[in-house]
Amino acid sequence: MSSKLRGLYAITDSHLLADGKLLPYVEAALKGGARLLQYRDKSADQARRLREAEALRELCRQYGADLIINDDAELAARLGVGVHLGQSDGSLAAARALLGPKAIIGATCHAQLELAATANREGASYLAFGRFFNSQTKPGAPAASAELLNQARAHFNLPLVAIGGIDLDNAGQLIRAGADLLAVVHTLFSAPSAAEVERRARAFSVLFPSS
Ligand SMILES: Cc1ncc(COP(=O)(O)OP(=O)(O)O)c(N)n1
Ligand SMILES: Cc1ncsc1CCOP(=O)(O)O
Ligand SMILES: [Mg+2]
Repeated sequence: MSSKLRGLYAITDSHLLADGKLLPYVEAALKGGARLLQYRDKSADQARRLREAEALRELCRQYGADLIINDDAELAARLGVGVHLGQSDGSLAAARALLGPKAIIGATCHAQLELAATANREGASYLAFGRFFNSQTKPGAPAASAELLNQARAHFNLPLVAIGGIDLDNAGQLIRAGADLLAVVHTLFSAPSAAEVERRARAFSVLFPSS
């Protein structure tokens, strides 16, 4: 299993990272040890999305992390990076065919092992479960329990991602339950400065002894 698929998985937020914060705050998260970075931008401005994703790809290259595009396999193919697909974001098997065997393709499995079994069969690189706690970013996401990670660990030989309301107080219990990656938006990017983003990213990263 690639060691990049263990540790902190930072996810951008277009509201928290408005006003010129996107690149300095993401760089701080990468300096603090984030191994994966997801560009999550729901806007329809394709030119800006391309420009920002290209800049993030360069930052990820500098810090040895992998860039994942949320929702958009075609943008991922254009940039030669990975993609994260939810249940309404198109076919995982088609994305695998488009991006090739080495690309990182993540799948949202909410709280259902059945969704994980399908994603596993269709060629996912990791399985994402959650939300585990109350999430300000996506309050309506289906709730999952830490026990689900134990069950997923027993069924699937793929890295497991936990997402949803993760902070520095509740992170440890998810790692102990089997999470390989912790996907975090608000706790990281609501920080008041880039220096604080870096401090928080480092505090998450050291929770993973071998990363
Ligand atoms: C790592 C990770 N896990 C889950 C999600 C949620 O994906 P999805 O259900 O498609 O919801 P949106 O993020 O697209 O609103 C994710 N993005 N990343
Ligand atoms: C995209 C997504 N899917 C389930 S919860 C979530 C948001 C995670 O953000 P936060 O870390 O701020 O709760
Ligand atoms: Mg989606």
